[in-house]
Amino acid sequence: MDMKTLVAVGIMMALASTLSMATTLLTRRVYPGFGYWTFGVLCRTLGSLLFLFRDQLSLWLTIILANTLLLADIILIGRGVRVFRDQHHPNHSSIEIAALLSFIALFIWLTIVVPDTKMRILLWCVYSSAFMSWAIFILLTRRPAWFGSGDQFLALALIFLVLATFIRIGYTAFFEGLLPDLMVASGQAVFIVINIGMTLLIVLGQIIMNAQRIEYDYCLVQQELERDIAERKYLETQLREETIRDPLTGLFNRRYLNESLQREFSRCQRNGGSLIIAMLDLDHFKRFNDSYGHDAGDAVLRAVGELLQHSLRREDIVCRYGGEEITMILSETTLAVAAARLDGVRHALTCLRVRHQDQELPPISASIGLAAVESIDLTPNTVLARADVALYRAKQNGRNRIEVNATDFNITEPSKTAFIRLILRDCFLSGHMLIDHQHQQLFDDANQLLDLILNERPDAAEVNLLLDKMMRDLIQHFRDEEQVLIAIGYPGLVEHAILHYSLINQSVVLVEQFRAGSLAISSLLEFLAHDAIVKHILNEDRKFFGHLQNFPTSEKIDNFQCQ
Ligand SMILES: Nc1nc2c(ncn2[C@@H]2O[C@H](COP(=O)(O)OP(=O)(O)OP(=O)(O)O)[C@@H](O)[C@H]2O)c(=O)[nH]1
Repeated sequence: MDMKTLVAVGIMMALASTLSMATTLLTRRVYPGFGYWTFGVLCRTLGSLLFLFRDQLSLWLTIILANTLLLADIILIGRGVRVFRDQHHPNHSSIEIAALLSFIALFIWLTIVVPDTKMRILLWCVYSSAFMSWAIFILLTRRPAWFGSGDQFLALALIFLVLATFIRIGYTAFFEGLLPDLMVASGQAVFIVINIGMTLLIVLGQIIMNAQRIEYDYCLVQQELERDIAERKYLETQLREETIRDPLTGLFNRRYLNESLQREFSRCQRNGGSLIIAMLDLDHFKRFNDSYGHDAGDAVLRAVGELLQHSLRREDIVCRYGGEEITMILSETTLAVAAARLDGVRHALTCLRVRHQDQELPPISASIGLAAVESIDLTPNTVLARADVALYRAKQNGRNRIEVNATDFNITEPSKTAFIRLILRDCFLSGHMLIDHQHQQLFDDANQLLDLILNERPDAAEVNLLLDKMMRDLIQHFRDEEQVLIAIGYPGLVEHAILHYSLINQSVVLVEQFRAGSLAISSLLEFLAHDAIVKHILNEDRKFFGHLQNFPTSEKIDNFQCQ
């Protein structure tokens, strides 16, 4: 390919590059500096075009102006990089103008006064490589946050071009003279091809740089938006919390109570579930306030709020109804179980020691009234009123106690039996006479203890007697059950016996704690009835029920009926 054809190909490529840059400039979002790059590639196209008319037009146009335009392209690439990176200073423009003017002057000298092609090539190489090196330096050393493959791509293209220019300097200065004229032209043609190819890569790098910066800014905006949304959500939650929380105790406020009560009441009526309302009022709180001051009273209210939040289940709703009165909504439980649990809370309140201004305040107590939503309740307020009646009765009967609304209490009697029947449904029966009989015995014990707790004034001696009986029955049952398991060769016997041992140990410790006054009876009952009996049968005993099926019935009865 001769020189003219090469230049023509170069012009086509430069033209395509100019068009893609100009389209990007006009139709896309571009950053400062992109305009210089577009103008630069236009200079390159015009310069190359002038080369093409070397034989038709004057030397001023085809050599001096053409080379000035090509150098202007290199200078504009550098300026674009600096502006794009916000690294351009006014004195840089002076350097550029001085360089361009000196280049023009020297080129005129080497074209018109002392024509010297070799010197012109060398001059162009020196000026262009200097400006390209400057651009590479900026590209690789001042890395902004959006630095990416586009920057590296442009830097690599320029590095390649600088290296090619250095080789061209060596070639033009030292080897060209040794070669015949035809080969000299071919050698220079190789450098022109490299220049043409690099133009495309440079333009590609510039477009990628711009696109990556857009993407980076888009991510920033998106992050900003996400932060805004998260902040707004947080503020909304805060605002919501403020509107539903009591600032002193951190408990829910009366407004939330009204909302929740209505919601839970409707849910309960729709699904037929259970719903218990409890009203708690601190005893003689006025006297407390009068003796120790309002601030001390506040400290007590805060401590009570904290204790309640930690003592009840997550799904229970605890609200400050007003003053020192607290209302609780307990769902999915029976009146009997709720009463036992709240009795534990009442006991815990009597053990609560509050410090205020380095002084321990005297013990506090609370009265609690309880009512369950029943079919007679047409609105949430009726059940609330019945809980209030129960609370009033607790106050009347001497305070520091729990009262269950009388109507509800009668209604809940069958539910206590249901609790027992539920555990002993057919699918939970082992089929072994002795084991089933003893399980029934343990449930009866637990039930009797529950009845005693719910009694208005449980007799301590009676509770202790029942506890002794319950412990005896539990130990005897575990012993007998282990004998049965030995007889049937149950493979999990050892693990099962270890569980028995651990349950007995824990029960003994808890009974002792209860007798020493450091554990509420409700907590003890919860362990004995739930952990040691119900949970143990459902989770552990049922594992050997299948083995009992293969054991002859006569043997089952004969072996153990006399024990
Ligand atoms: N410190 C403090 N006291 C409060 C607050 N709200 C109400 N109280 C006080 O709580 C006391 C309630 O007193 P009463 O309703 O007469 O009842 P009591 O003294 O607790 O007596 P009984 O309820 O009959 O056992 C009043 O002295 C109120 O001033 C509060 O936010 N902080």
